[in-house]
Amino acid sequence: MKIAVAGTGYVGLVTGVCLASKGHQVTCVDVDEKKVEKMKRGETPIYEPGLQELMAQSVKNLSFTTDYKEAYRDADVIFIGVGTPEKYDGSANLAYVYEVAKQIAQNAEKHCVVVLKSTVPIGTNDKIESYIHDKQINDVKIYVASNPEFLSQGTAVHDTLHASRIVIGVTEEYPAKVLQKVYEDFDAPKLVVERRSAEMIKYASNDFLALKISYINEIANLCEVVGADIEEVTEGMGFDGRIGNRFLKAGIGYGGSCFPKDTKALNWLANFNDNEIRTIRAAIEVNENQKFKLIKKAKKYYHDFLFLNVAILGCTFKPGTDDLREAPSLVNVPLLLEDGAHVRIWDPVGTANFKKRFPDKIQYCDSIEQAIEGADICLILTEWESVKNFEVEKFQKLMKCPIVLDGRNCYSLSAFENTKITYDSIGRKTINPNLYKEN
Ligand SMILES: NC(=O)C1=CN([C@@H]2O[C@H](COP(=O)(O)OP(=O)(O)OC[C@H]3O[C@@H](n4cnc5c(N)ncnc54)[C@H](O)[C@@H]3O)[C@@H](O)[C@H]2O)C=CC1
Ligand SMILES: O=C(O)[C@H]1O[C@H](OP(=O)(O)OP(=O)(O)OC[C@H]2O[C@@H](n3ccc(=O)[nH]c3=O)[C@H](O)[C@@H]2O)[C@H](O)[C@@H](O)[C@@H]1O
Repeated sequence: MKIAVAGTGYVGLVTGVCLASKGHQVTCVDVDEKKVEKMKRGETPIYEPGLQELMAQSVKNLSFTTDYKEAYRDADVIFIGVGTPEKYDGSANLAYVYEVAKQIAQNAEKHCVVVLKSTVPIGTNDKIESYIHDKQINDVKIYVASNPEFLSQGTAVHDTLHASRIVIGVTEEYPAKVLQKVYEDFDAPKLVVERRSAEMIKYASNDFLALKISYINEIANLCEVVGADIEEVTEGMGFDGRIGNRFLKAGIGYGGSCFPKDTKALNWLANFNDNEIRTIRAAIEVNENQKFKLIKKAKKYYHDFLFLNVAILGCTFKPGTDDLREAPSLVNVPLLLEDGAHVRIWDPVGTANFKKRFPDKIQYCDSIEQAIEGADICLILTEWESVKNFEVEKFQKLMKCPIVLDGRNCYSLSAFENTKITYDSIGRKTINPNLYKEN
């Protein structure tokens, strides 16, 4: 099938490449000329394991362009995968989606199915359909279907090729048939539902996961107060199949491009409809506080951060991605800098993006050893494998004052038991709590 994909971010590009790998003729469209030039050279503009290789393997079925007119003119299916970022009031900004809808309406010369993959508030597909029908120039039938995306960054290619489910939201039979055909070689359960249900499935899924994380973070905070161990608690909970053992990792809160914005968007939508979604509001509030957890912990050891050497391990919102969107590092590092700390950061792939936002004042390091050498305190913000596999004795050997605040519970407590390292993590007892406290 001839497919166009609008937007070559995590969702658009991965979708385009995976569809091409299954034999479809795919044109990926983006407004960003630099990105398009890069992709034409065979390079991916984002870091996503396996993407570069699959792109190379599927090159004969793939093209990249900024020329949307040509791409939308005779496509059978047009996927929309542009961003729907958060607006100041928490609602979703649909400007990019409408822009693509307008471009399609003005250029489609043949019957086609427009597929909304971007995460959009319930009812948006209906509005986009009316908008396209109002604005279209040629006498062709343009259908609109919802097909929300569930991939996670860092495993995007795998998640697309082996999706947990493919949700197809339609109001008519034809677009459902077309999408079944598009996905016929994808090994995943396919679910055809009402369009508004499809839109709600996306928000309800993301927000449930966010709620699960905030819930477990609150339990972890309480564990610290009452002397229980969150890792043992979640292990025990996870045996119950009704709870499940995934997404129960306590830490310094969820980040990323979606959980924060999708929780706020659903909360906004509820309020807009004179409704309340109190659980999600609580999840948002808990998460915002949780991001500052390590700074609060640091105050147990130092009165202030003036002239302190602070080592930061990990700045991306999770491992396996170079994405910084809503990462805890973005709120913690400015606070440390404001308080006069000398900040050193190590991250295997995220520092280039971090540098764009914070070009000076921070020392960027090539190794964990370099970041922690001479440090007065170390904050672990992302659980990269190389952090988890780091020999903990080196904290003692290299740091001026070996206080390790672990926001992602990378190590077992026993690893620190016979050391002179203060190890303070989330929802667990602190090892050597009193060795280095300021008077
Ligand atoms: N990032 C993720 O893991 C997931 C994202 N989503 C949703 O998918 C949507 C896209 O997210 P990302 O891929 O992260 O966004 P992104 O910000 O990485 O990429 C969006 C791309 O669209 C391009 N663009 C903007 N206007 C355009 C236009 N008129 N024509 C063509 N391209 C245009 C931008 O230049 C950019 O390259 C959002 O609604 C998001 O909520 C859903 C599931 C997973
Ligand atoms: O709509 C989206 O964009 C996507 O959002 C998330 O994917 P992603 O943001 O890539 O990353 P996750 O692995 O879900 O992690 C999100 C955040 O939650 C945190 N997290 C995750 C799991 C956990 O147990 N604890 C926890 O704190 C991570 O550290 C990270 O900051 C969902 O997992 C995807 O299904 C969804 O498609």
